[in-house]
Amino acid sequence: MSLNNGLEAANMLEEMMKITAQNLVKMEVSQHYEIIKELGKGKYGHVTLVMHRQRGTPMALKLLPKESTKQQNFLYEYCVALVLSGHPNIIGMFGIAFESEEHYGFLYEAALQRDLISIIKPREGILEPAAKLCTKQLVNALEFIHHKGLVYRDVKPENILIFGRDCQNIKLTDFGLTRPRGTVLKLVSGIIPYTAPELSNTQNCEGVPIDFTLDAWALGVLLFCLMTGYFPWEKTVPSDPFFEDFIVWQKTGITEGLSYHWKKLTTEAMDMLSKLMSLNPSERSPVNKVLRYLDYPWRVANWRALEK
Ligand SMILES: Nc1ncnc2c1ncn2[C@@H]1O[C@H](COP(=O)(O)OP(=O)(O)OP(=O)(O)O)[C@@H](O)[C@H]1O
Repeated sequence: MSLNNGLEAANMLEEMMKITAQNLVKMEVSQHYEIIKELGKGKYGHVTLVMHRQRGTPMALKLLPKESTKQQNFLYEYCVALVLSGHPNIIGMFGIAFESEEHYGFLYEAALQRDLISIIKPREGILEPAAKLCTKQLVNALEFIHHKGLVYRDVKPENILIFGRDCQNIKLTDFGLTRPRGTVLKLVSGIIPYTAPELSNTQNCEGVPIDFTLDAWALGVLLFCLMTGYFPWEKTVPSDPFFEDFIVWQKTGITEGLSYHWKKLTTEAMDMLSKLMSLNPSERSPVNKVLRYLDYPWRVANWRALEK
């Protein structure tokens, strides 16, 4: 995939944002929607279940306070979501963006069964068939995003919404961090377990042009969480002892230092994760390589006995 792809995506988004800004409707939520209940809250936004007063349609409403949100950032998130919607594993949009006195807002599909984080059992994760179903759909969504020349940059269970039973239909949401491939990132705010190591150390450098490999890394971390119920580390910096042990494994193949959670995984699952989370981004597997591992078991037979 060429960098031009990222450039095309950036140009198209810029045009969409200009047109959306010109057509941004002014309204107060209560005029057209009845508020039913809160669905979730993130760092930037507040998501509520609402019902269209005339038609009775249930919808999710994301509100971003004007006080802390630049109009450009709101338009960007809305337009990216609109470009990507329509894929079966990406949240559907209603095509309505507006501003009220205090907020910017848009309306999209509501997931009444919440997000993936709500079903991950601490110290256990989720059942293996459900984890594999999630993986397949997530890979579909990420490949679609990558084909559009975009890097998602926010793979985590809080952004994976559940429709249907046993993860039969999941959808990605929250495109606030999505950027065209090749965008140079100078500052990463807050290193979390999902942050690829090349981004954890950008303070003194010129910046890193982002690539699809960031999503491959985060997918690896997510799969570890789904299979064990633990994060593999807190931060992807060498001062984190769990990450340090992982570096040793990646560089030498020696597994002794790894925490016991890794022992719950089969050789095939370990191989899959080591390729998704190659320390060198240019050696990282693309996300679709994970599909090759779906027919192998991911957890060893006695994995529950390994939990102390
Ligand atoms: N369509 C939806 N249906 C049901 N719940 C939703 C929906 N959209 C979001 N949520 C819930 O609201 C939470 C916050 O939403 P979202 O991630 O969009 O906000 P944010 O402020 O951008 O989050 P972050 O802090 O990750 O940037 C999600 O983690 C999810 O639990």
